[in-house]
Formats: sequence, C-alpha cells, structure tokens
Amino acid sequence: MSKNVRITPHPSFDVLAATTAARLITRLLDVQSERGEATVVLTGGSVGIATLREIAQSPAHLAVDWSKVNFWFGDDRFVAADSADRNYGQAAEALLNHIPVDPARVHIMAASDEVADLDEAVARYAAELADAARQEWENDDASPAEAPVVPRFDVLLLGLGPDAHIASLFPEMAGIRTKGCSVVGVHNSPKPPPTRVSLTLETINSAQEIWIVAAGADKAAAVGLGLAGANAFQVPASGARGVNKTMWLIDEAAAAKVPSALMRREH
Ligand SMILES: O=C1O[C@H](COP(=O)(O)O)[C@@H](O)[C@H](O)[C@H]1O
Repeated sequence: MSKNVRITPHPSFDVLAATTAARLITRLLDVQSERGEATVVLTGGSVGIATLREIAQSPAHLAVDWSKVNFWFGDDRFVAADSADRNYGQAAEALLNHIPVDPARVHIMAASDEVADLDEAVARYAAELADAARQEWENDDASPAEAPVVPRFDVLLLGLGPDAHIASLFPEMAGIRTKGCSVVGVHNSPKPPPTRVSLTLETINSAQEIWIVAAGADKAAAVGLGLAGANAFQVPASGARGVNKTMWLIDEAAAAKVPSALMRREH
C-alpha cells in the first residue's frame, strides 16, 4: 500500500457521514480559496448520500460558494430520469436541490429516457468531460502540450459495495479492465439495476484526492482486501489511488478486517 493512503475509522455510520460532510466542506473552501472554483465527483450509495444530507444540514455549508463548485458523478444507473434508483436524483434530493448551484456546473449522466441507448449516454458524458478538460486547459498558462480528456477533480468520493465494487466497476467484469477511455457502459451488473454508466478506473485515479466511504460489517471483507492490495480485477477498490491522497473513511464495523499494522501506520 502506498504511503499516501490513510485509514480513518469512525465510531458509527452517523459520525462517519457527519465528519465526511465536514471534511468535504473544509476541502471545498480550501480549494476555492486557492483556485476560485472546486470540483467534486459524487457517489451514490448509503454513506455517499448520507454525507450529502449532512452537508445540507450543516450551517458550515453556507461558507461554500456553491455557484463555483463543479459536480460530476462517478457512476449512475441507466434507468428513467424519474427513477428512485438514479444516483443523481438521490443526490439532488439530499443536497443539490437545497444549495445555490450553477446548473451548468452540475454534470449528470444521461438517463435511459434521454438518449437512444447506453452507448450514447457513455459518449455524451465522455464528451462533456473532454469539453470541461479543454476549457481548463485553454485557461491555464501552465497546461501540458495536449488537452487532457478529463478535468481536474479535487475530491472524488467513492462508495464501496460488499463485493468491493467502486462506482459501477464490478469484480471480474469488463468495466474494471477498460482502459483508454474516460467512461464505460456496464451491462449485467450483479447489483440491480443491471445497466449503468461509470467512470473508468483511469479516470477515477486522475483525481487529486479519492475518498472511499464505507460503513457496516458487510463491507469489512471488501475494505480488508482493498487495503491488503488484492488484484484490482477481483477487488476493484484495491485499484483506487488518488494523485495526492487516498482516504478510506470507514466506520468501526467496516474496519474489522483491516490488518492492525495498517491501522497503526496511519496514526
Ligand atoms: O450501486 C452502487 O453502490 C455503491 C455502494 O453503495 P452502498 O449502498 O452499498 O453504500 C455506490 O458507491 C455506487 O455509486 C452505486 O451506484
């Protein structure tokens, strides 16, 4: 495990969601004071959505200039726009509908009734990412020679499935092995709904910071294997590495199988 991985166990699901919310507010404030705008990639899932709810309820969220936060999604379910399964819908209900976002900065993966098929949803999101990356590149004096295919992500949140999936990259399925593109379509997901859109692992790992959030005893094996450096094809979470930092924000129950040497090294 590389040195920039940090493991932080929290006493309970609620404390985890509340502190992740506080961390994210603080990180967004810090990035905004350095760069003017900040970019976060949201996740679906239990802790991810609870964190957004906590942000909305925290008085500290009023300090963030939400009109200058860019929102992207790590994955979404390819179902109708009004389906309760949509990660976007859940995030909107928990946070985005309650803060003064700039709608042009909220980048939503297409729903099944908005495009012809999954391929179009994937192509659209990849194009939206590439457009944002190009705009950043044109405005940055210190840009590399070629425009990147995805913009800068300051914080990328990842939920974690009991099978160690992250975003919609599932163990031993094509998505986790997909390279050379920013977005992938997923068929036959073992977790319903079966059809999804996901960032690829390469795109995920372009983030400055990755925060993996997980709570509950059913996540303990996935956390333990992810931190033990298991093969990413079998344990997708194991492959997630932020450019500057990778944090495992977990509760005590999810930390039950973390090797004690790793826990000690983080404090
Ligand atoms: O299907 C998904 O599951 C994961 C984890 O969800 P959880 O409810 O077990 O915490 C989530 O991170 C991902 O975004 C989502 O689409």
